[in-house]
Amino acid sequence: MSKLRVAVLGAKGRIGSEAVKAVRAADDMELVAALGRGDDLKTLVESGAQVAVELTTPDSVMENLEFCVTHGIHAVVGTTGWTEDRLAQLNEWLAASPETGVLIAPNFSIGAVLTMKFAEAAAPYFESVEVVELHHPKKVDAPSGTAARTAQMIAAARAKAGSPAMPDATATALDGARGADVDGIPVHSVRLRGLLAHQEVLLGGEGETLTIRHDSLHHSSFMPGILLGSRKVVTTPGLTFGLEHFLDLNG
Ligand SMILES: NC(=O)C1=CN([C@@H]2O[C@H](COP(=O)(O)OP(=O)(O)OC[C@H]3O[C@@H](n4cnc5c(N)ncnc54)[C@H](OP(=O)(O)O)[C@@H]3O)[C@@H](O)[C@H]2O)C=CC1
Ligand SMILES: O=C(O)C1=N[C@H](C(=O)O)C[C@H](O)C1
Repeated sequence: MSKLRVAVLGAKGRIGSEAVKAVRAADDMELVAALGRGDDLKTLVESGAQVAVELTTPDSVMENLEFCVTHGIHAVVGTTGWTEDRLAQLNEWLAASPETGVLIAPNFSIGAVLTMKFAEAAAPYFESVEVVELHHPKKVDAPSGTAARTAQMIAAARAKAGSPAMPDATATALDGARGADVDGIPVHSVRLRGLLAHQEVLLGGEGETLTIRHDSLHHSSFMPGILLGSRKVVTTPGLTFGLEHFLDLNG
């Protein structure tokens, strides 16, 4: 059986360098290109890449994806910074290249995906929900893509259940004291030397709290998700948002 031809964009970065190692170590994959900033995207075509694993920066990801999609190269994207406008643009490119698949995964680790699903399931049963994400201080964006997605899923679950507004008597506050508002859910970002990628979802009801916590302690935590995404995206045209769609979570 021929091996899946995979390229990594952002190959010298914290997660990209780990992805290079993981693809090299996968028996069913061949690493055909490992590109850094300034490298020529034509290398993707020349190397015959079937899948590009995009792990760069929010300022680079759109240009890279435009190239991949218009050249029929499937993409597995971990880079953050997704807005409605960006997703609409990506969908336009995909509409013109209907056989191409793109997976955007706010988080590739199974524990983080489960945290999001557990939080979504629990949210309607509690009056209050807040998200705290904690990361290494070199992270360029806040809140994390994972926290933003978690808050969106919580908000949607609460809206579907008809949950009332969360109790909060704050009348005065310093700017930022209540965190960022993501679809009505407070999201707090901590940047601390020594950390990698962590998240807590705090839920509170009358006389009880529930805390769902996930810790990525090494970038290896993201690799099974990247490899799974690469295998599945080649037979999944269009945009898939969230690794959970490639997992059998009921099974
Ligand atoms: N979904 C997930 O599970 C995870 C997602 N991430 C996300 O992945 C992204 C990268 O994170 P991290 O590795 O920590 O960041 P780094 O800054 O360590 O790595 C990014 C790398 O991409 C390079 N780069 C920038 N632009 C381009 C380009 N046009 N082509 C090729 N390479 C480019 C950078 O080069 P230079 O240094 O020269 O700018 C750098 O080497 C972030 O958005 C982060 O949030 C991270 C971990 C897990
Ligand atoms: O920059 C990181 O490190 C991470 N970024 C992603 C995010 O913003 O959610 C995933 C994970 O939290 C690590």
